[in-house]
Amino acid sequence: MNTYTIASIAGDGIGKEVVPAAWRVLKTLERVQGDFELRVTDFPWSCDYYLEHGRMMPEDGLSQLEAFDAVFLGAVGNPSLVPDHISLWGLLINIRRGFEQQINVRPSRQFEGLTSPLANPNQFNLMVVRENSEGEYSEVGGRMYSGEDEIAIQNNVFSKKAVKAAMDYAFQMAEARKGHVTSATKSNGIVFSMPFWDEVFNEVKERYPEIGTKAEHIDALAAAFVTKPEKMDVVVGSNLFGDILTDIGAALMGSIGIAPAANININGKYPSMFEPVHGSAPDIEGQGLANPLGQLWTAQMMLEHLGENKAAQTLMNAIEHVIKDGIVTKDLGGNASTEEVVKAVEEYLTSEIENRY
Ligand SMILES: NC(=O)c1ccc[n+]([C@@H]2O[C@H](COP(=O)([O-])OP(=O)(O)OC[C@H]3O[C@@H](n4cnc5c(N)ncnc54)[C@H](O)[C@@H]3O)[C@@H](O)[C@H]2O)c1
Ligand SMILES: O=C(O)C[C@@H](O)C(=O)O
Ligand SMILES: [K+]
Ligand SMILES: [Mn+2]
Repeated sequence: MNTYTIASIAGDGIGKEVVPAAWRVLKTLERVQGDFELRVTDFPWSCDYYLEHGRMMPEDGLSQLEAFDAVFLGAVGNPSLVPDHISLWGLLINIRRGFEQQINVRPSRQFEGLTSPLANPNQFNLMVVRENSEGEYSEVGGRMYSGEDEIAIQNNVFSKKAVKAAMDYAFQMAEARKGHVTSATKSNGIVFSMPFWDEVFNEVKERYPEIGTKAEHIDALAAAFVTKPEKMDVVVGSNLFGDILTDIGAALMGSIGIAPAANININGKYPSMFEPVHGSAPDIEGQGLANPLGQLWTAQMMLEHLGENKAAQTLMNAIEHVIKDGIVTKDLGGNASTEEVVKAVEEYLTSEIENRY
């Protein structure tokens, strides 16, 4: 029996609905498969925790998480209680940075049974590799003066090491896929960091002569995601460009409620973190409307990362199956509740075991 320890942080809003939903499915999958175990420890870190303790997580929070095999997180943010930049930086970004999760991997693909907003989705299947540790998300800058004279300065930070790491990750991923990497740039308008980004891309691509490449300005690339996503294989982008492209990728699939993400620690020093692309969705919180498939697909990426490939494949089959059967939430045009989707996934998993014996 392979056992893994998982730190589970449901967080805020629908995180508190989709994380327990995913755990029910994971526990069913564990039972059905019978050869692996996930030992869960829950952490209540969230905006509610902030109101009580004045911090999103305890001071020693990272050291509490460090020994786990992975972190499984829902969503962070309750803007009615805590400003978004405080909640995001106090928990999600704190873990991404503290655990050197330099890469954020976010797939997007067409599903049979889901209506994409595109007239011709052409079986698109792409991966965005988002630089996850620096870029436009910097703590360098400040504000001065007040009133009409007030100014705000935010510096971007691009290090050769982090840019290279993201690009290498993208090229290695492309080697196992369709063999193409698109670089999201903006070196016409952003005169220091983006020409630097292009130079590093040109340097890295020399080491992967069999991989096709294209550098495309982010504005044109955003349009290309909508007009010809099927041309994309692996796309590498800075923290902000990757953030924006992956909401587009999510929308192309049919809803942000389905999109998964993996924050990968590539140096093996700390655990990686798995959390869907979507946020806490305060507008639908507590109504049973939250789509659990993003959190479930995220769980599938976690299983793959842990090396439980069979369980990961079974879970992906289950997700595809319920989508094909039309058992989906409102955001995907269906009328199933969170609970009904979870039940359908669990039924598929238990029927799997009946088929086996
Ligand atoms: N990684 C994260 O934890 C993360 C990501 C994005 C936003 N946030 C935070 O979440 C809060 C809300 O942000 P937002 O509204 O910009 O983004 P959001 O992703 O929470 O919601 C955007 C829209 O998508 C819908 N949606 C999102 N997930 C869904 C799901 N699983 N099922 C059905 N519909 C879903 C919402 O109802 C909303 O209409 C803010 O506090 C923000 O900072 C956190
Ligand atoms: O900006 C962020 O990274 C938070 C959220 O929007 C995400 O995509 O994870
Ligand atoms: K999330
Ligand atoms: Mn985002």
